[in-house]
This record gives sequence, structure tokens and C-alpha cells, in this order.
Amino acid sequence: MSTKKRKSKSNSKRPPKHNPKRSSQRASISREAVAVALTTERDGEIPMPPDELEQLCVAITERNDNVLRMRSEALQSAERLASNELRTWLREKRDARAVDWYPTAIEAPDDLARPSRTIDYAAGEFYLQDSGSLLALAAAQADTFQLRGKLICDLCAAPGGKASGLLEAIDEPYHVDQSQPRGFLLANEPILTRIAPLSYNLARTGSDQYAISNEDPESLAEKLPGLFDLVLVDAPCSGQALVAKGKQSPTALQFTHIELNRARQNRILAAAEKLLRPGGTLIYSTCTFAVKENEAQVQFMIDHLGLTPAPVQRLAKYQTDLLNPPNEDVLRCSYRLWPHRTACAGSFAASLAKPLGDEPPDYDRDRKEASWRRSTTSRSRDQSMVPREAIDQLPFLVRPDDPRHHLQLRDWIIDATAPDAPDWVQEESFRGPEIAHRAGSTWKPSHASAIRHTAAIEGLPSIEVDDETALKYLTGETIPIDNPNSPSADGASDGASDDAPNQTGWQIVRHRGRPLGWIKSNGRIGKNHLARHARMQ
Ligand SMILES: C[S@@+](CC[C@H](N)C(=O)[O-])C[C@H]1O[C@@H](n2cnc3c(N)ncnc32)[C@H](O)[C@@H]1O
Repeated sequence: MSTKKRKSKSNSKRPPKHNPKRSSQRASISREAVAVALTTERDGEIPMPPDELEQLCVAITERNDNVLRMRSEALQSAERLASNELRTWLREKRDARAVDWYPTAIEAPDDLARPSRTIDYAAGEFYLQDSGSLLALAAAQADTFQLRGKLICDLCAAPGGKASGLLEAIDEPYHVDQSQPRGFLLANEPILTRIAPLSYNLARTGSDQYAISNEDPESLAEKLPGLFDLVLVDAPCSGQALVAKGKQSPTALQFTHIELNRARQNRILAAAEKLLRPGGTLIYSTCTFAVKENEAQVQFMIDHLGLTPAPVQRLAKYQTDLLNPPNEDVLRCSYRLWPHRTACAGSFAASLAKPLGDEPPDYDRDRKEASWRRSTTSRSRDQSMVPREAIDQLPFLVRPDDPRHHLQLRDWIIDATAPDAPDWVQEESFRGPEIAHRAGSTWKPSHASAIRHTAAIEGLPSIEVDDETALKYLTGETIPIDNPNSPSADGASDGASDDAPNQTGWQIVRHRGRPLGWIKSNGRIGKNHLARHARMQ
């Protein structure tokens, strides 16, 4: 962990340095192609000075290190972290490394070589992402307490970089202070194969205040019109900012590609407007540079969807000036991060509001009439769907009578929906946080059920491990069970006497009280059941 690593800085306080070793595709992106992408019309003027355009063409192929978007609990008490490097940075030098537009994210300390290979990362203390993608979260004010208790829809959510930030924003304050209202997030992703990473990233937050849907935006808007306080459209786009990551080819700069994306974005935005309650906020973002997919879409929302600009004061210095001809309404609620100015991959975000109508729907009612207060008929019907074998095999986990969740069976997966989830989560059969699944004839606890917030896993069998054992576990190894008196998460002894046999069966591995995943113990060793995608590579 202490190996020195050269980092390119992603904070606007430090302008990027050109690193030729990182410019693998540099030769394949021409200044002309970027220029076309930046014009609103095929033959329009290039709205950026030529020398700046040149800098952009170089920067577009540079790689930047991801930053650490910290969980608020970690920021409040750095002591809970295992990494000395991170603890020191958070205690003493956090401001110097904070991302300018999203101060609860920091650049990785130089002496923390691979943040993704730390116990703290496995324990969900931070999420790694390009600092550019934090622009949309900043526009949504996800690093303040303004979103707590809100009902939010992330319409294009996979793999969940922004959805997990929104989920923390609506729910984490509750876990720090339980008098705070709880919010709820619907994370929608129309492409089925992208749901698994989305589920994992949402589960990592430890929250159960979410559901996942796999719908086309238009059909979702028909089911849930006028409900949400905030809708995020982090749209599929030509992805010009992803060229350096190798996730997009330079064809992302072609006119036809941009045009196809623009048309798709129009449809998604129209659905997003329908999902919003009057007075609600729409955050639109992309990771592309084309004006047609950015400022021109904001113009579309104002002209055709009746939305109004909702400027975000703190982002004023990132306000865009690229529109030809300029339109004040568009420019004052639209923000850009440029890779040649800030050393992130580059991104766009805009904030708009839906005007208040005459009769705002009583969206609060949906949340208040939560599932655990609803009629016993629907509750017992859903709970009875849980197979008897699942309850018999995992009696400590699959408990239909537990008021802390509402169980649902789907495709041999048992979800545990939050008790105060809105009714439509069950009615529409959206997926919730997974607690168990069937493999062959055996029911197994799911990874997500181990890594929930401490209150949700209270009372479940667990074993506390030291740094060395935690690292072993995270790389997929079997671990020794040699400490029957190890403290459980709340610091209490597990009650075993010196000569008592070690616990057997399913147990949650915890490090400093923070859950990491499951093992199955035979009393001497713990067989590793950490989900493959959660392992350190
Ligand atoms: C830019 S990515 C979203 C990234 C995500 N918000 C994050 O922060 O991790 C766009 C997502 O939109 C999804 N998508 C593709 N077509 C869509 C459509 N017609 N409607 C909504 N989403 C779509 C893609 O599958 C992709 O997961």
C-alpha cells in the first residue's frame, strides 16, 4: 500500500500535465473531428478558440486517476478506516485533496497505491469514479443534506456510480441520526445485462432504501407519472469523454453518431419530465462534448417540455459558454468540465425544474402508506411466496415475520424490500435489495445481505477478523476460525466460553465492525463465500 505512484491530478486547482505515455490513441483523434462534434450544425462555427481546441484534442486521450467519493460516515469519523494513509489525509489534509466541485470526494493520497485493493474499499467506505462524473451529483446537491428524505429516480442508472451517490445522500443521514427522514431511490436500467453491476454498487452503500427497475423510460413514465422529487438522466451519449478509457472509439466524434444519440436523449428526457412531480428537479448529464447532446438538449427541455432553468449557485464558475447563438436561459443552468482545464474525463450537467401545476399529486401519501402499514392481505400474500426450504436452510436470515423488511421472491432470488418503501415497488414487482438466492437445491445468503448497514444485520452470526485475515478473505482464501471469543460488531463477546466449540455455519466476516461478506464455517476454517465480483483481483 505504500508504493509510490505517479498521479495526474484531477482537481481544477492543479492544471493537468501532459503525459505522452498515457496518450495511446492520441494520433487517431483529429482536431477537425473534435471541432465537428462541438458545432451545433454540421457547417456551423467552431465555438472554441483554435488553440484551446488543440489542447482539448490532446487532453481527450489522457487518462486520469479516479477519485474517492467518501461515504459520509467515513468523513465524520476517519478513525473507522483501516488505512493509515487515508486516515491521515482525512484528518489533516483533506481540503488540499478535495475535488473542487465536490468536496466530499478526494484525490487518492500519493502513498495509497491502489485504493481498490484496500479493506476500506471492500467495506464500502468510498466509491471510485472519475471526478467528472461528480458534476451531475454536484448539480443534484448529493453531497449536502438537501436530498435526505427525497423520492428520486435515476432513469439510466447502470453501473450505479451516480445512483449510489444519490442513495447515500437520501439515506445515510438517517443512519447517522435516526430522526432524519428516509428517502427512496428507484434505479432504472433498461439493459438487463447491466443490472448486476448496478445491484452490486447499490448494495455497497449498505442502504435498503432502493428498488431496481428494468424498463424503457417511456413505459416507466406511464406507470409512475408525476411522482419523483428529482429525476436524473445520465443519458446514453456518444461518450466522447470516454475515448481515453478505451470505452469509446474515436467514431464517437462522428456527426451521425451524435445525431442518433440526440434523438434517443429527446425521448428519454420527455419520459423524465413525465416522471417528475410539479416543482421537482431534473438533472441531465452526459460524458460527451457535442453541443447537440448538451446545451441543445437543455434548449429542447425549455422549449418543448416546459421546464425552467434551476441554476446551481456553487457551480457558477463551470457555467458553459458554448451555444451558438447563445441563450441566457440555457447557459445559466448548464455546466461543463473540460479535460484540458480540470484533468477529469470531461462532463456536462444541467439542472432544470418542472413548474408547479394547479394540483400537485400527493406523492407523500405513497411513502406514508408504506408496505408494513398496508393491509395484511397483501403482506401475507407476498410473504407466503417465500419457499419453506429457504426459511429452513437460512432461518437466521429469511424471516418473514421480521418487521425490518418485506420479503419478495423473484426468479429464485429473495429480496428484502425496506418496510417503508412506496407501495408501487411491490405492485410493479421491481427488484429490491437481495438477501438470498437458490443455487441448485441449496439456498445461500447473498452478498448484499451481508453488507447492509449495521442495524440491518444486527443479531446475525458474525466473526470479527484482523487486517491480515481480512485481506486473505478479500482475495478469496479460506480463513482460520481460531477465536471463538472474538467480539461481535457491537463490541460484545459472542458468548462462547474458552473451551466452547467455535460457531459453525454461515457467518458474516467483519473488520472493525464493518461487514465484508459471508463465510461458511465448520468450526475450524471458514470456507470463502465472498461474491466473485467483490474479490480483490
Ligand atoms: C452514461 S450510462 C449511465 C451511467 C450511470 N448513471 C453511472 O453513473 O454509473 C447510460 C446508461 O443508459 C442506459 N441506456 C441505454 N439506452 C437507454 C434508454 N433508451 N433509456 C434509458 N437508459 C438507457 C445504458 O445501458 C447505460 O447504462
